[in-house]
Amino acid sequence: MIEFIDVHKSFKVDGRDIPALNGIDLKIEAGQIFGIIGHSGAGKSTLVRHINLLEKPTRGRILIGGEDITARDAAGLREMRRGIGMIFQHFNLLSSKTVAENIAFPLRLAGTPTAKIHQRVNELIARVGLEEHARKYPAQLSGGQKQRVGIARALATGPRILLCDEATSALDPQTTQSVLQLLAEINREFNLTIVVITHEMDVIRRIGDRVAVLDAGRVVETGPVADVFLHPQHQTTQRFVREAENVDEQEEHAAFEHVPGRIIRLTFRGESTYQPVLGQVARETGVDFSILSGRIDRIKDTPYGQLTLSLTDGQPDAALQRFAAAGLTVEVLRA
Ligand SMILES: Nc1ncnc2c1ncn2[C@@H]1O[C@H](COP(=O)(O)OP(=O)(O)OP(=O)(O)O)[C@@H](O)[C@H]1O
Repeated sequence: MIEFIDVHKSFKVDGRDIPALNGIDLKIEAGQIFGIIGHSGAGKSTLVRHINLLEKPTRGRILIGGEDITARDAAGLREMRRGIGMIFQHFNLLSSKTVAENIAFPLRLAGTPTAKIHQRVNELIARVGLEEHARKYPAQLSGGQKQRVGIARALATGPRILLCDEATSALDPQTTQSVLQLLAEINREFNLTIVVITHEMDVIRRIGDRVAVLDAGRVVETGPVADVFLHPQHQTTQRFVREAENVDEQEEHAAFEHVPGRIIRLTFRGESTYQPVLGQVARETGVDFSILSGRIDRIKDTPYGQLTLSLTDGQPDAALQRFAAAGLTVEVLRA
């Protein structure tokens, strides 16, 4: 659906070239929720603004549906942009227009007949759950309601792609959850391709299918969210995951110093999360274990668990083999 091929972008500031993207290769399949995560200044907004060509690459190609969009003329670009909706951190609603008028705005720009606009706006208002607020102005709405207006407006022209630039960063955790849920629903209902830009791994963990980690204008890691989240390879990714899990690794390791035995981390995924593996392996191999830390949660629809254990007595090598044979991922933190 969307493909970046060796995309470079630099901005000229006071006659000097400031690089923002340094050779981005990326493939986003149709119908996916694709997360792009990076720290401030990593190039996330610049990257997403290339998808609707609000920024033009200095070098490289951007394909949508196999077509190189950088070759389009102004009229071609306007037409293409109608197929791409966008929502923003600060909602960008027109403050002098009501909810219904904000949602109608892109349809009026597109020259849609008035009767059709009414019908479509009513459908969208119902879909995002704002029936009681249609005649209110943005200042009379909560942040979550404003973002629902933003989503309805972005969907008005029936786009195939929705770009979300830090769309939940200004919302509290509960409102974030309900907005993410709405995005996941419309992704499924309309087979909409959604690109989510964020600096929070938790947003991607909840709704993402694939993720790319951006660092200094480069993709440093990419893959299915579960793989990247549970086994982050790059330092930047590891930091994002630790932030999401609220783990201070140094503190954790200092606490382990006083614990005897081998220290391992087990990762359970999918159905194995609910199997009584620990008890079975302890009985079979005679090891004792104590749980040092752990969590059980979900990555989108997949349950997972991660436990840090110390193993003492019995046959620890056999225990590790049994864990692996049961489909768990075993990492030895201290041999
Ligand atoms: N219009 C511009 N003119 C000059 N430099 C720019 C422009 N837009 C972005 N940059 C620079 O490009 C780099 C990437 O910026 P970008 O806004 O894409 O990062 P980001 O990851 O979205 O950060 P944030 O999360 O803070 O928005 C930064 O060094 C930024 O200063």
